[in-house]
Amino acid sequence: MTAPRTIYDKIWDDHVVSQQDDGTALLYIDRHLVHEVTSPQAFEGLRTAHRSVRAPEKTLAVVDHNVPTTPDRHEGIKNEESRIQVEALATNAAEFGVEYFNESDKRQGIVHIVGPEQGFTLPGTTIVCGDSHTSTHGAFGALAHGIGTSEVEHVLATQTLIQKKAKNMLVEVNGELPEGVTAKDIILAIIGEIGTAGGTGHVIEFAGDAIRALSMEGRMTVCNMTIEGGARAGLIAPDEKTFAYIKDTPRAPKGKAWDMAVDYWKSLASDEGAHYDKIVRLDAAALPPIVSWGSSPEDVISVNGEVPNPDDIKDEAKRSSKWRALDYMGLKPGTKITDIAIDRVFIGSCTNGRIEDLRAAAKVVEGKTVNPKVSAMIVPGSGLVKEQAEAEGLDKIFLAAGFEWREPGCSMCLAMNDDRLKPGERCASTSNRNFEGRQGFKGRTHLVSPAMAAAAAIAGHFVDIRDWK
Ligand SMILES: CC(C)[C@H](C(=O)O)[C@@H](O)C(=O)O
Ligand code: SF4
Repeated sequence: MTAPRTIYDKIWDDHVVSQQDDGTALLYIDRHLVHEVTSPQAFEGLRTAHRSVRAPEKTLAVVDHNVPTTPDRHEGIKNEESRIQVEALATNAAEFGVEYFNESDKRQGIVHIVGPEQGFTLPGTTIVCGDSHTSTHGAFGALAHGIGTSEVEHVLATQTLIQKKAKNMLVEVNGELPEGVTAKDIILAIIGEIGTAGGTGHVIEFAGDAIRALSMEGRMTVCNMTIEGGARAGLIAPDEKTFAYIKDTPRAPKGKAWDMAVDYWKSLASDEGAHYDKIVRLDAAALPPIVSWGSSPEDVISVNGEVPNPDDIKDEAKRSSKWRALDYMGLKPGTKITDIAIDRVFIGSCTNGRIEDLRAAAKVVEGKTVNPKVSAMIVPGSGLVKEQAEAEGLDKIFLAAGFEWREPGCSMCLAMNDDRLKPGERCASTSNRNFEGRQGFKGRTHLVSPAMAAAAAIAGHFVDIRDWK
Protein backbone atom coordinates (compact mmCIF):
# COMPACT_ATOMS: atom_id res chain seq x y z
CA MET A 1 0.00 0.00 0.00
CA THR A 2 1.22 3.49 -0.78
CA ALA A 3 1.68 5.94 2.07
CA PRO A 4 -1.24 8.28 2.74
CA ARG A 5 -0.91 11.47 0.72
CA THR A 6 -2.18 15.03 1.00
CA ILE A 7 -4.03 16.69 -1.84
CA TYR A 8 -0.83 18.61 -2.57
CA ASP A 9 1.16 15.36 -2.80
CA LYS A 10 -1.42 13.90 -5.18
CA ILE A 11 -1.56 16.83 -7.57
CA TRP A 12 2.22 17.09 -7.49
CA ASP A 13 2.71 13.39 -8.25
CA ASP A 14 0.26 13.57 -11.15
CA HIS A 15 2.20 16.42 -12.79
CA VAL A 16 5.86 15.49 -12.43
CA VAL A 17 7.37 15.08 -15.88
CA SER A 18 10.85 14.32 -14.59
CA GLN A 19 12.70 14.61 -11.32
CA GLN A 20 16.36 15.21 -10.44
CA ASP A 21 18.15 13.65 -7.46
CA ASP A 22 18.27 17.01 -5.68
CA GLY A 23 14.47 17.18 -5.73
CA THR A 24 14.19 19.60 -8.63
CA ALA A 25 11.27 18.58 -10.77
CA LEU A 26 9.82 19.51 -14.10
CA LEU A 27 6.11 20.00 -13.56
CA TYR A 28 3.46 19.92 -16.26
CA ILE A 29 1.28 23.04 -16.23
CA ASP A 30 -2.38 22.64 -17.17
CA ARG A 31 -3.50 26.24 -17.10
CA HIS A 32 -1.69 29.51 -17.66
CA LEU A 33 -3.33 32.85 -16.95
CA VAL A 34 -1.67 35.93 -18.38
CA HIS A 35 -2.10 39.62 -17.56
CA GLU A 36 -0.53 42.76 -18.96
CA VAL A 37 1.97 43.52 -16.18
CA THR A 38 4.16 40.44 -16.10
CA SER A 39 3.87 39.20 -19.68
CA PRO A 40 5.43 41.75 -22.07
CA GLN A 41 9.04 40.60 -21.65
CA ALA A 42 7.96 36.97 -21.74
CA PHE A 43 6.33 37.38 -25.15
CA GLU A 44 9.29 39.45 -26.28
CA GLY A 45 11.57 36.59 -25.26
CA LEU A 46 9.57 34.15 -27.38
CA ARG A 47 9.68 36.51 -30.32
CA THR A 48 13.44 36.95 -30.08
CA ALA A 49 13.98 33.20 -29.88
CA HIS A 50 11.47 32.51 -32.68
CA ARG A 51 9.42 30.31 -30.41
CA SER A 52 5.67 29.90 -30.29
CA VAL A 53 3.22 29.37 -27.42
CA ARG A 54 3.19 25.62 -26.92
CA ALA A 55 -0.43 25.26 -25.77
CA PRO A 56 -2.47 28.36 -26.62
CA GLU A 57 -5.69 26.53 -25.63
CA LYS A 58 -4.32 26.18 -22.09
CA THR A 59 -3.49 29.88 -21.93
CA LEU A 60 -5.91 32.73 -21.25
CA ALA A 61 -5.03 36.42 -21.28
CA VAL A 62 -6.92 39.31 -19.71
CA VAL A 63 -6.18 42.93 -18.78
CA ASP A 64 -6.83 43.98 -15.22
CA HIS A 65 -4.11 45.93 -13.40
CA ASN A 66 -3.76 48.93 -15.66
CA VAL A 67 -7.22 49.41 -17.05
CA PRO A 68 -9.06 52.50 -15.90
CA THR A 69 -12.35 51.75 -14.13
CA THR A 70 -14.19 54.90 -15.16
CA PRO A 71 -17.04 54.49 -17.66
CA ASP A 72 -15.17 56.53 -20.29
CA ARG A 73 -12.50 53.89 -20.68
CA HIS A 74 -14.27 52.51 -23.74
CA GLU A 75 -13.29 55.70 -25.54
CA GLY A 76 -9.64 54.79 -25.12
CA ILE A 77 -7.13 54.74 -22.28
CA LYS A 78 -5.75 58.20 -21.62
CA ASN A 79 -2.84 57.31 -19.35
CA GLU A 80 -0.04 56.53 -21.78
CA GLU A 81 1.85 53.99 -19.70
CA SER A 82 -1.34 52.02 -19.09
CA ARG A 83 -2.38 52.23 -22.70
CA ILE A 84 0.97 50.89 -23.91
CA GLN A 85 0.80 47.92 -21.57
CA VAL A 86 -2.77 47.08 -22.45
CA GLU A 87 -2.07 47.38 -26.17
CA ALA A 88 1.00 45.18 -25.81
CA LEU A 89 -1.08 42.36 -24.35
CA ALA A 90 -3.67 42.70 -27.11
CA THR A 91 -0.94 42.51 -29.75
CA ASN A 92 0.89 39.63 -28.10
CA ALA A 93 -2.27 37.59 -27.63
CA ALA A 94 -3.24 38.07 -31.27
CA GLU A 95 0.22 37.28 -32.57
CA PHE A 96 0.64 34.14 -30.45
CA GLY A 97 -2.93 32.88 -30.85
CA VAL A 98 -3.92 33.18 -27.20
CA GLU A 99 -7.54 33.91 -26.25
CA TYR A 100 -7.77 37.43 -24.86
CA PHE A 101 -10.49 39.35 -23.00
CA ASN A 102 -10.05 43.06 -23.61
CA GLU A 103 -11.54 45.90 -21.57
CA SER A 104 -14.71 46.00 -23.67
CA ASP A 105 -15.39 42.29 -23.28
CA LYS A 106 -17.88 41.57 -20.52
CA ARG A 107 -15.84 38.52 -19.53
CA GLN A 108 -12.92 40.84 -18.69
CA GLY A 109 -11.99 41.28 -15.06
CA ILE A 110 -9.35 40.49 -12.51
CA VAL A 111 -7.53 37.42 -13.72
CA HIS A 112 -8.27 35.45 -10.53
CA ILE A 113 -11.97 36.12 -10.81
CA VAL A 114 -12.09 35.38 -14.53
CA GLY A 115 -10.41 31.94 -14.33
CA PRO A 116 -13.05 30.39 -12.05
CA GLU A 117 -15.93 32.11 -13.87
CA GLN A 118 -14.87 30.61 -17.15
CA GLY A 119 -14.32 27.11 -15.77
CA PHE A 120 -10.68 27.56 -16.77
CA THR A 121 -9.82 26.83 -13.14
CA LEU A 122 -10.45 23.16 -12.40
CA PRO A 123 -9.69 20.83 -9.48
CA GLY A 124 -6.55 18.77 -9.68
CA THR A 125 -4.92 21.04 -12.25
CA THR A 126 -1.68 22.96 -11.98
CA ILE A 127 -2.34 26.64 -12.59
CA VAL A 128 0.19 29.42 -12.86
CA CYS A 129 0.10 33.13 -13.56
CA GLY A 130 2.70 35.86 -13.28
CA ASP A 131 0.87 37.09 -10.23
CA SER A 132 1.22 36.25 -6.56
CA HIS A 133 -2.51 35.96 -5.90
CA THR A 134 -2.79 32.97 -8.20
CA SER A 135 -3.16 31.13 -4.89
CA THR A 136 -6.86 32.10 -5.18
CA HIS A 137 -7.50 29.16 -7.52
CA GLY A 138 -6.45 26.75 -4.80
CA ALA A 139 -10.03 27.13 -3.53
CA PHE A 140 -10.98 24.65 -6.26
CA GLY A 141 -8.40 22.08 -5.23
CA ALA A 142 -5.98 23.22 -7.93
CA LEU A 143 -2.26 23.60 -7.28
CA ALA A 144 -2.01 27.26 -8.17
CA HIS A 145 0.81 29.66 -7.64
CA GLY A 146 2.40 32.82 -8.86
CA ILE A 147 5.50 32.80 -11.07
CA GLY A 148 8.00 35.39 -12.24
CA THR A 149 8.24 36.82 -15.75
CA SER A 150 11.07 34.50 -16.86
CA GLU A 151 8.93 31.58 -15.72
CA VAL A 152 5.99 33.01 -17.64
CA GLU A 153 8.16 32.78 -20.73
CA HIS A 154 9.19 29.22 -19.82
CA VAL A 155 5.59 28.11 -19.38
CA LEU A 156 4.47 29.83 -22.58
CA ALA A 157 7.21 28.04 -24.49
CA THR A 158 7.12 24.60 -22.87
CA GLN A 159 3.95 24.28 -20.75
CA THR A 160 6.21 23.16 -17.90
CA LEU A 161 7.80 24.74 -14.86
CA ILE A 162 10.86 23.87 -12.80
CA GLN A 163 9.91 23.48 -9.16
CA LYS A 164 11.05 21.96 -5.90
CA LYS A 165 8.37 20.42 -3.78
CA ALA A 166 7.22 22.47 -0.80
CA LYS A 167 6.29 21.08 2.61
CA ASN A 168 2.73 20.33 3.66
CA MET A 169 1.03 22.60 6.18
CA LEU A 170 -2.49 22.14 7.50
CA VAL A 171 -4.64 24.99 8.74
CA GLU A 172 -7.75 23.56 10.28
CA VAL A 173 -10.63 25.89 11.08
CA ASN A 174 -13.53 24.41 13.00
CA GLY A 175 -16.64 25.87 14.60
CA GLU A 176 -19.43 28.07 13.32
CA LEU A 177 -18.62 31.61 12.23
CA PRO A 178 -20.64 34.18 14.20
CA GLU A 179 -23.05 36.40 12.25
CA GLY A 180 -21.15 39.23 10.57
CA VAL A 181 -17.82 37.38 10.59
CA THR A 182 -16.63 36.24 7.16
CA ALA A 183 -14.02 34.36 5.16
CA LYS A 184 -11.97 37.56 5.08
CA ASP A 185 -11.86 37.62 8.86
CA ILE A 186 -10.79 33.96 8.91
CA ILE A 187 -7.80 34.56 6.68
CA LEU A 188 -6.82 37.84 8.36
CA ALA A 189 -6.94 36.02 11.70
CA ILE A 190 -4.81 33.18 10.35
CA ILE A 191 -2.17 35.60 9.05
CA GLY A 192 -2.29 37.47 12.36
CA GLU A 193 -1.65 34.16 14.07
CA ILE A 194 1.11 32.67 11.87
CA GLY A 195 2.66 35.95 10.66
CA THR A 196 3.66 36.85 7.11
CA ALA A 197 6.41 34.24 7.16
CA GLY A 198 4.34 31.53 8.85
CA GLY A 199 3.74 29.57 5.66
CA THR A 200 7.21 29.98 4.13
CA GLY A 201 8.31 26.87 2.27
CA HIS A 202 4.87 25.28 2.60
CA VAL A 203 1.71 24.72 0.68
CA ILE A 204 -1.19 25.30 3.05
CA GLU A 205 -4.22 23.05 2.97
CA PHE A 206 -7.27 24.64 4.58
CA ALA A 207 -9.60 22.15 6.18
CA GLY A 208 -12.15 21.85 8.96
CA ASP A 209 -15.90 22.34 9.07
CA ALA A 210 -15.65 26.15 8.99
CA ILE A 211 -13.86 25.93 5.63
CA ARG A 212 -16.35 23.35 4.34
CA ALA A 213 -19.18 25.68 5.36
CA LEU A 214 -17.78 28.53 3.25
CA SER A 215 -19.15 29.17 -0.22
CA MET A 216 -16.74 28.83 -3.14
CA GLU A 217 -16.36 32.59 -3.12
CA GLY A 218 -15.47 32.58 0.57
CA ARG A 219 -12.95 29.82 -0.06
CA MET A 220 -11.40 31.93 -2.81
CA THR A 221 -11.03 34.82 -0.36
CA VAL A 222 -9.18 32.52 2.04
CA CYS A 223 -6.86 31.02 -0.59
CA ASN A 224 -6.30 34.43 -2.17
CA MET A 225 -4.49 35.70 0.91
CA THR A 226 -2.50 32.52 1.58
CA ILE A 227 0.38 34.23 -0.13
CA GLU A 228 0.30 37.01 2.49
CA GLY A 229 1.03 34.28 5.02
CA GLY A 230 4.19 33.42 3.10
CA ALA A 231 2.99 30.09 1.68
CA ARG A 232 3.59 29.03 -1.89
CA ALA A 233 -0.03 28.10 -2.43
CA GLY A 234 -3.28 27.39 -0.63
CA LEU A 235 -5.49 24.38 -1.27
CA ILE A 236 -8.96 23.25 -0.33
CA ALA A 237 -10.17 19.77 -1.24
CA PRO A 238 -12.94 19.96 -3.85
CA ASP A 239 -16.44 18.87 -2.82
CA GLU A 240 -20.03 19.09 -4.07
CA LYS A 241 -19.97 22.90 -3.73
CA THR A 242 -16.92 23.01 -5.95
CA PHE A 243 -18.51 20.80 -8.60
CA ALA A 244 -21.75 22.80 -8.54
CA TYR A 245 -19.83 26.06 -9.04
CA ILE A 246 -17.90 24.71 -12.01
CA LYS A 247 -20.72 22.85 -13.74
CA ASP A 248 -21.91 24.55 -16.92
CA THR A 249 -19.22 27.23 -16.86
CA PRO A 250 -18.00 27.83 -20.43
CA ARG A 251 -14.82 25.76 -20.21
CA ALA A 252 -15.97 23.03 -17.82
CA PRO A 253 -15.88 19.46 -19.14
CA LYS A 254 -19.24 18.42 -20.59
CA GLY A 255 -21.22 15.15 -20.80
CA LYS A 256 -19.22 11.99 -20.18
CA ALA A 257 -16.04 13.98 -19.66
CA TRP A 258 -17.76 15.77 -16.78
CA ASP A 259 -18.59 12.51 -15.00
CA MET A 260 -15.06 11.24 -15.43
CA ALA A 261 -13.65 14.52 -14.19
CA VAL A 262 -15.83 14.49 -11.07
CA ASP A 263 -14.72 10.94 -10.28
CA TYR A 264 -11.12 12.03 -10.47
CA TRP A 265 -11.73 15.22 -8.48
CA LYS A 266 -13.29 13.19 -5.69
CA SER A 267 -10.09 11.18 -5.36
CA LEU A 268 -8.03 14.28 -4.61
CA ALA A 269 -8.94 14.81 -0.94
CA SER A 270 -6.08 14.18 1.47
CA ASP A 271 -5.89 10.61 2.73
CA GLU A 272 -6.58 9.76 6.34
CA GLY A 273 -3.28 9.87 8.21
CA ALA A 274 -1.44 11.95 5.59
CA HIS A 275 1.60 13.74 6.99
CA TYR A 276 1.75 17.50 7.57
CA ASP A 277 5.00 19.22 8.52
CA LYS A 278 3.13 21.97 10.34
CA ILE A 279 -0.39 22.19 11.76
CA VAL A 280 -2.30 25.26 12.94
CA ARG A 281 -5.81 25.21 14.37
CA LEU A 282 -8.29 28.03 14.71
CA ASP A 283 -11.73 28.29 16.31
CA ALA A 284 -14.10 30.08 13.93
CA ALA A 285 -16.73 30.55 16.62
CA ALA A 286 -14.36 32.79 18.59
CA LEU A 287 -13.54 35.12 15.67
CA PRO A 288 -14.56 38.80 15.65
CA PRO A 289 -14.63 41.06 12.58
CA ILE A 290 -11.02 42.02 11.97
CA VAL A 291 -9.32 45.28 10.98
CA SER A 292 -5.66 45.73 10.06
CA TRP A 293 -3.95 48.64 11.84
CA GLY A 294 -0.41 48.58 10.38
CA SER A 295 1.48 48.17 7.14
CA SER A 296 1.59 44.39 7.02
CA PRO A 297 -1.34 41.97 6.72
CA GLU A 298 -0.23 40.39 10.00
CA ASP A 299 -0.97 43.67 11.84
CA VAL A 300 -4.55 42.79 12.69
CA ILE A 301 -6.88 43.26 15.62
CA SER A 302 -10.52 42.77 16.52
CA VAL A 303 -12.81 45.65 15.56
CA ASN A 304 -13.57 46.17 19.24
CA GLY A 305 -9.89 46.25 20.12
CA GLU A 306 -7.35 49.08 20.30
CA VAL A 307 -4.27 49.99 18.32
CA PRO A 308 -1.56 47.93 20.04
CA ASN A 309 1.50 49.38 21.76
CA PRO A 310 4.70 48.29 19.97
CA ASP A 311 6.62 48.76 23.25
CA ASP A 312 5.03 45.51 24.36
CA ILE A 313 7.07 43.65 21.70
CA LYS A 314 10.31 42.12 23.03
CA ASP A 315 12.17 41.78 19.72
CA GLU A 316 13.84 45.09 18.99
CA ALA A 317 13.74 44.95 15.19
CA LYS A 318 10.08 44.02 15.26
CA ARG A 319 9.30 46.69 17.83
CA SER A 320 10.85 49.44 15.74
CA SER A 321 9.18 48.20 12.56
CA LYS A 322 5.77 48.28 14.24
CA TRP A 323 6.48 51.82 15.53
CA ARG A 324 7.32 52.79 12.00
CA ALA A 325 4.06 51.23 10.82
CA LEU A 326 2.08 53.25 13.37
CA ASP A 327 3.89 56.40 12.35
CA TYR A 328 3.11 55.70 8.70
CA MET A 329 -0.50 54.97 9.53
CA GLY A 330 -0.80 58.12 11.67
CA LEU A 331 -2.08 56.12 14.64
CA LYS A 332 -1.38 56.10 18.36
CA PRO A 333 -1.32 53.07 20.65
CA GLY A 334 -4.50 52.70 22.67
CA THR A 335 -6.78 54.32 20.07
CA LYS A 336 -10.01 52.37 19.80
CA ILE A 337 -10.38 50.89 16.33
CA THR A 338 -13.95 52.18 16.18
CA ASP A 339 -12.63 55.73 16.79
CA ILE A 340 -10.54 55.68 13.61
CA ALA A 341 -12.12 57.97 11.01
CA ILE A 342 -11.70 57.13 7.35
CA ASP A 343 -11.60 59.15 4.13
CA ARG A 344 -12.06 56.51 1.45
CA VAL A 345 -13.66 53.12 0.97
CA PHE A 346 -12.67 50.62 -1.68
CA ILE A 347 -14.80 47.54 -2.21
CA GLY A 348 -13.34 45.27 -4.87
CA SER A 349 -10.17 43.29 -5.76
CA CYS A 350 -9.54 39.59 -6.32
CA THR A 351 -9.97 39.08 -2.59
CA ASN A 352 -13.46 40.55 -2.29
CA GLY A 353 -14.75 41.69 -5.67
CA ARG A 354 -17.21 38.87 -6.35
CA ILE A 355 -20.99 38.88 -6.34
CA GLU A 356 -21.42 37.65 -2.78
CA ASP A 357 -19.08 40.41 -1.59
CA LEU A 358 -21.18 43.02 -3.36
CA ARG A 359 -24.38 41.52 -1.97
CA ALA A 360 -22.95 41.66 1.55
CA ALA A 361 -21.98 45.31 1.08
CA ALA A 362 -25.33 46.21 -0.48
CA LYS A 363 -27.20 44.66 2.44
CA VAL A 364 -25.34 46.95 4.81
CA VAL A 365 -25.81 50.18 2.87
CA GLU A 366 -29.36 49.73 1.57
CA GLY A 367 -31.41 52.81 2.39
CA LYS A 368 -28.45 54.59 3.99
CA THR A 369 -26.10 57.34 2.85
CA VAL A 370 -22.32 57.44 2.62
CA ASN A 371 -20.86 59.76 5.25
CA PRO A 372 -20.25 63.20 3.67
CA LYS A 373 -16.56 63.05 4.67
CA VAL A 374 -16.03 59.75 2.86
CA SER A 375 -15.57 58.98 -0.80
CA ALA A 376 -16.47 55.39 -1.55
CA MET A 377 -16.38 53.16 -4.58
CA ILE A 378 -17.44 49.72 -5.65
CA VAL A 379 -15.39 48.01 -8.31
CA PRO A 380 -16.85 44.68 -9.48
CA GLY A 381 -14.14 42.08 -10.02
CA SER A 382 -15.30 41.26 -13.53
CA GLY A 383 -17.77 42.27 -16.20
CA LEU A 384 -19.86 39.23 -15.33
CA VAL A 385 -19.94 40.17 -11.66
CA LYS A 386 -21.00 43.68 -12.69
CA GLU A 387 -23.71 42.33 -14.95
CA GLN A 388 -25.05 40.04 -12.24
CA ALA A 389 -25.00 42.83 -9.66
CA GLU A 390 -26.92 45.11 -12.02
CA ALA A 391 -29.47 42.38 -12.70
CA GLU A 392 -30.05 42.22 -8.95
CA GLY A 393 -30.29 46.02 -8.65
CA LEU A 394 -27.23 46.29 -6.42
CA ASP A 395 -25.80 49.13 -8.49
CA LYS A 396 -28.94 51.17 -7.73
CA ILE A 397 -28.52 50.57 -4.00
CA PHE A 398 -24.89 51.68 -4.11
CA LEU A 399 -25.53 54.71 -6.31
CA ALA A 400 -28.45 55.83 -4.18
CA ALA A 401 -26.25 55.61 -1.10
CA GLY A 402 -23.57 57.74 -2.77
CA PHE A 403 -21.03 55.11 -3.84
CA GLU A 404 -19.33 55.23 -7.21
CA TRP A 405 -20.09 52.24 -9.40
CA ARG A 406 -17.13 51.36 -11.60
CA GLU A 407 -15.94 49.15 -14.44
CA PRO A 408 -14.02 45.97 -13.52
CA GLY A 409 -10.30 45.86 -12.81
CA CYS A 410 -7.73 45.79 -10.01
CA SER A 411 -8.45 49.47 -9.41
CA MET A 412 -7.36 50.85 -6.04
CA CYS A 413 -6.09 47.49 -4.79
CA LEU A 414 -2.76 48.76 -6.08
CA ALA A 415 -1.78 52.14 -7.42
CA MET A 416 -1.14 51.06 -11.00
CA ASN A 417 -4.03 52.92 -12.57
CA ASP A 418 -5.82 56.20 -11.87
CA ASP A 419 -7.59 54.92 -8.75
CA ARG A 420 -5.35 55.77 -5.83
CA LEU A 421 -5.23 57.37 -2.42
CA LYS A 422 -3.81 60.83 -1.93
CA PRO A 423 -0.99 61.18 0.63
CA GLY A 424 -2.38 60.82 4.14
CA GLU A 425 -5.76 59.51 3.05
CA ARG A 426 -7.10 56.63 5.11
CA CYS A 427 -9.00 53.84 3.41
CA ALA A 428 -11.15 50.93 4.52
CA SER A 429 -10.32 48.43 1.82
CA THR A 430 -11.47 44.91 0.98
CA SER A 431 -8.18 44.15 -0.79
CA ASN A 432 -5.29 42.06 0.49
CA ARG A 433 -2.21 44.24 0.91
CA ASN A 434 -1.54 47.22 3.15
CA PHE A 435 2.16 47.86 2.49
CA GLU A 436 3.41 51.44 2.48
CA GLY A 437 2.25 53.12 -0.71
CA ARG A 438 0.21 50.13 -1.85
CA GLN A 439 -2.91 52.16 -2.61
CA GLY A 440 -1.04 55.34 -3.44
CA PHE A 441 1.94 57.32 -2.14
CA LYS A 442 1.58 57.76 1.63
CA GLY A 443 -1.93 56.27 1.48
CA ARG A 444 -3.11 54.42 4.58
CA THR A 445 -4.86 51.10 4.13
CA HIS A 446 -6.99 49.15 6.59
CA LEU A 447 -7.90 45.67 5.38
CA VAL A 448 -11.45 44.58 6.23
CA SER A 449 -14.34 42.47 4.94
CA PRO A 450 -16.88 43.93 2.46
CA ALA A 451 -19.58 44.36 5.12
CA MET A 452 -17.14 46.12 7.43
CA ALA A 453 -15.96 48.42 4.61
CA ALA A 454 -19.55 49.23 3.68
CA ALA A 455 -20.48 50.04 7.27
CA ALA A 456 -17.40 52.25 7.63
CA ALA A 457 -18.44 54.16 4.52
CA ILE A 458 -21.78 55.00 6.10
CA ALA A 459 -20.49 55.74 9.61
CA GLY A 460 -17.29 57.54 8.57
CA HIS A 461 -15.29 55.36 10.98
CA PHE A 462 -14.96 51.66 11.73
CA VAL A 463 -17.97 50.05 13.36
CA ASP A 464 -18.59 46.57 14.67
CA ILE A 465 -20.76 45.06 11.96
CA ARG A 466 -22.28 42.73 14.54
CA ASP A 467 -24.06 45.79 16.01
CA TRP A 468 -25.24 47.12 12.62
CA LYS A 469 -28.91 47.92 12.22
C1 LIG B 1 1.38 43.26 -10.55
C2 LIG B 1 1.45 41.87 -10.02
C3 LIG B 1 2.70 41.23 -10.47
C4 LIG B 1 1.22 41.81 -8.51
C5 LIG B 1 1.32 40.42 -7.91
O1 LIG B 1 2.15 39.61 -8.26
O2 LIG B 1 0.56 40.08 -7.05
C6 LIG B 1 -0.13 42.40 -8.15
O3 LIG B 1 -1.20 41.67 -8.67
C7 LIG B 1 -0.27 42.54 -6.67
O4 LIG B 1 -1.31 42.19 -6.13
O5 LIG B 1 0.67 43.04 -6.05
S1 SF4 C 1 -6.83 42.83 -7.48
FE1 SF4 C 1 -5.02 43.42 -6.35
S2 SF4 C 1 -4.19 41.57 -5.52
FE2 SF4 C 1 -5.62 40.99 -7.11
S3 SF4 C 1 -4.36 40.73 -8.92
FE3 SF4 C 1 -5.15 42.83 -8.92
S4 SF4 C 1 -3.56 44.02 -7.92
FE4 SF4 C 1 -3.12 41.88 -7.45
